[in-house]
Amino acid sequence: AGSNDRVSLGFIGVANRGGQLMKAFAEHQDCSPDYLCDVDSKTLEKAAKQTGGSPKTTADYRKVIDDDSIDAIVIATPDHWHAIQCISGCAAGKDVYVEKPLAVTIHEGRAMVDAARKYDRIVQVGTHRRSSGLYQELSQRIQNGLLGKVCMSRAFRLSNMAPDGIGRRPAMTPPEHLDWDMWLGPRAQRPYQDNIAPYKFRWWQDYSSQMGNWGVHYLDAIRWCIGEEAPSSVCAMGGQFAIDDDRTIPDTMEVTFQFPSGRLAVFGQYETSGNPMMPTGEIELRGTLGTAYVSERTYEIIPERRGQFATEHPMAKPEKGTEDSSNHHLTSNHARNFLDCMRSRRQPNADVEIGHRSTTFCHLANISLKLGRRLQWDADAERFVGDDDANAMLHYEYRKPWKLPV
Ligand SMILES: NC(=O)C1=CN([C@@H]2O[C@H](COP(=O)(O)OP(=O)(O)OC[C@H]3O[C@@H](n4cnc5c(N)ncnc54)[C@H](OP(=O)(O)O)[C@@H]3O)[C@@H](O)[C@H]2O)C=CC1
Ligand SMILES: O=C1CO[C@H](CO)[C@@H](O)[C@@H]1O
Repeated sequence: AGSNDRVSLGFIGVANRGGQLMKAFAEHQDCSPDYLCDVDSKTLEKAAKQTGGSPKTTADYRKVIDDDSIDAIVIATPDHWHAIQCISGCAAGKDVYVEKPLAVTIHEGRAMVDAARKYDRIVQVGTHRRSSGLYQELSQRIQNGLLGKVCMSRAFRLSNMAPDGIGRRPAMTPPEHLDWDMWLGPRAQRPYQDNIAPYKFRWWQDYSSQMGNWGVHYLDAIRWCIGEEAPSSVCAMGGQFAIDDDRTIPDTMEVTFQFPSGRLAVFGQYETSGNPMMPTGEIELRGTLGTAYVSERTYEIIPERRGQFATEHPMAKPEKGTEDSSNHHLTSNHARNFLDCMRSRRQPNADVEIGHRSTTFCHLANISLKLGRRLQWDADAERFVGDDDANAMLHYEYRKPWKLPV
């Protein structure tokens, strides 16, 4: 640990989310941002100023990993970097806070879980709702039967990006302050475009997807509330129907997951229309006794109505609740939980296995969409049942010399 028993942190990727994480960790006195890394030197300079101190800086994350004075790393790079950086950190004896979605393939996610266990490391994934008191209580109550059997859950990413979305841009010379080759890392060499980085990698399948980016927040919350680890089948539909841009993901997509216990969950990514899908909240959980609408800060329970031939029996009671929990507040709680677990060596609220299982939903959806068919999933073996094409998509070949550390 650093001086005065403070946890010495290395931040890797310090732009949008990395900056937010630096603020969240800065609220806790028992840690300090001692090393910052970003492939963009302007971003790095700005982040170093944000600390008000004089942290070490580098464009090469391996320097942070090799620095013995750093206790833990906080990863907020684009998704295709998470696995290599997280596993290298674990192998070097560092604890890791890694942003969601955990990885870009199911194989990477499992390798991250294995590394955390092999090297006995704390790995917290950035699904910050896991550190919300409101969600913790509600998920418990729903699992205990508050809503009856929840057979249907839904959540949506809604944003009308018509007509131009992220635009169409030509191949460009990367800005001087950016190391583009290091940005691409394990992904294929390709020309830079300013609608890929910064931030817009979300609309490119190679680096992320909106299914991964937003889907993981909501599917994690849904599966937590209904007490499910994995679906047994998945079917996605969608395409680029209205937005004329360079994206390699759909602008309209809907996926249905079926669970072995007899339930469905739906996630919709509608980037061609933004009107709300629900009276309130971000996720809807529809049970036989009541429906819950839940967001980061609120929940509302609406009692069920008696349908055809139903006997008279007590329904859930109407209820509303709020918690002062913005993204920033929950992220600060999540950082606190990580720091506490570093000391206690207990599993954090969003342990890497939880993050891996939740991220898997997103990969299953993307693979089903790509193949254009419903797929059966064996969650124990982490393989598709009887589908070689789908199993071939559990990972991809890294660009040399990058490989997953062991
Ligand atoms: N939990 C949450 O609520 C949120 C989570 N996120 C997650 O955080 C991650 C980052 O997203 P976001 O901050 O929005 O994206 P940004 O593009 O704003 O930031 C990513 C930064 O990482 C840099 N970078 C890329 N490759 C490397 C590398 N190999 N080593 C060091 N730095 C690198 C990028 O450089 P350059 O500037 O050149 O692109 C950029 O500065 C994503 O996984 C995203 O899903 C994001 C927002 C909120
Ligand atoms: O793009 C994004 C918008 O905000 C979300 C969180 O609130 C992020 O997770 C996501 O990366």
